[in-house]
Amino acid sequence: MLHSLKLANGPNTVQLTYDGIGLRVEGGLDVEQKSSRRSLSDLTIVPIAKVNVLSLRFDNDTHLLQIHALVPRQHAVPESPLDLCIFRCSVDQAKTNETETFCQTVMENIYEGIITGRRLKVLVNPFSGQGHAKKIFKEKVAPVFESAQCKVDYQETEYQGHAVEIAKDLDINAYDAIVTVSGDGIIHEVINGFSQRSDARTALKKVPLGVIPGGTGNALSICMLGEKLGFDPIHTARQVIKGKNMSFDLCSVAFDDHRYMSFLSHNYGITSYADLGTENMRWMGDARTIIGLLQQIFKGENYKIEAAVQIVEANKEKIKSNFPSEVQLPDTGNGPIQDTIPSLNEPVPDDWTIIKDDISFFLTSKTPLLARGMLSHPCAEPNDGLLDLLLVRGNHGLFSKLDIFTKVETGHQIDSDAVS
Ligand SMILES: Nc1ncnc2c1ncn2[C@@H]1O[C@H](COP(=O)(O)OP(=O)(O)OP(=O)(O)O)[C@@H](O)[C@H]1O
Repeated sequence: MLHSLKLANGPNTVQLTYDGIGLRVEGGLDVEQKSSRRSLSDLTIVPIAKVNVLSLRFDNDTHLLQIHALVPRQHAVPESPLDLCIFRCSVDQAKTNETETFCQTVMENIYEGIITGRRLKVLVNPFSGQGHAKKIFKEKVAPVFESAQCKVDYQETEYQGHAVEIAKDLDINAYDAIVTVSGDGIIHEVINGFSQRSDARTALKKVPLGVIPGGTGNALSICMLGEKLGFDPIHTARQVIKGKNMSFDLCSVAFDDHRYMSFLSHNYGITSYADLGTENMRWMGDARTIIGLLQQIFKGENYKIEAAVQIVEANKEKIKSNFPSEVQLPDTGNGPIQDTIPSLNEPVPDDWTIIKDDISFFLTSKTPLLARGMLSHPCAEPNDGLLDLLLVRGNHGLFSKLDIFTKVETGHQIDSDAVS
């Protein structure tokens, strides 16, 4: 497909070409750049990838054509920051029909299989991370949503548990996605609010979750987009607009008479005490995780555990070689969530393994990265019906633990003898 449009913008000629892969903007358009230091002269010929074109609009009253797009600050650099640019051009009366058709054709193509103008419920936690979530949304994300003609229903969380209540009562037909501008805590609350509904499964399937990083760790965001882009508000905003839905498993965590749903990791041993022991260091950002881990490793403590585990595969070579899941989770319809494993007061099934030991790490995860630089579960898959368990028993010394710690950045701790 090749569509082109030639216009005169005052004394300047403007040429727009769309080929199904991207839009080429050429000539003397007026350009407005939001929060960018780029010089305007860079923008006389701009190739824009399809995924970065947000909208083309033609106003019949003002005869103004506008193109809203994200333009990489450095072309051909894969993870380059994106700048929001608005290109404007006046259109002669004689060219209005052609311009309208061009806009419509390009819009249909760039949003093929994707909802245009998504209705977004946006939840911002003003206290996330270092307290920048409101600013991130207002300055970086809101203009991108506006450029993509999304309808935003903005709400700030006012207290702990507020997002649970919001998700519990949300009109799931009124929104195309719920977007969190926060850390993983608000995502956790939204999932749990949905999970507590009588139509839990419908709500979880129907309303996708969009994630804008505003916290310290932003684990889900970096697992989806990588360690750099997962911290980039504009890239994640583009994901909310242009991304396709993917499913991920939830885990049911029960204790006493409580039950909640989790989507990341479950810790016991060094990693949990590292987290708890550095609560007062949140101002440090995600560096606190490293400090907490080193503190706990040097303490040299072991932790007692009794765990019953249904092991599907324990051979590390098989796990590494794209181990295919044969786990079939029962589809329990659209109503409330039901557990698929025995509850704590039922006997442990015969084919399960009991781990009764002193351990230093007992760490399960649905996602590969715990935090930036911590590829703890390199083979974890979001929707294979399995949890990956990293287990280090207590009979390994300080050097073994330090060895695991130094390899976790690349995921190579999986090959350490101490790691099961
Ligand atoms: N207005 C508020 N006042 C106090 N606490 C709040 C408010 N809104 C939300 N919270 C609580 O803040 C907790 C942490 O939020 P969030 O995950 O956004 O940030 P974070 O913990 O800094 O991020 P990360 O998980 O990346 O470390 C949430 O679990 C929520 O219960």
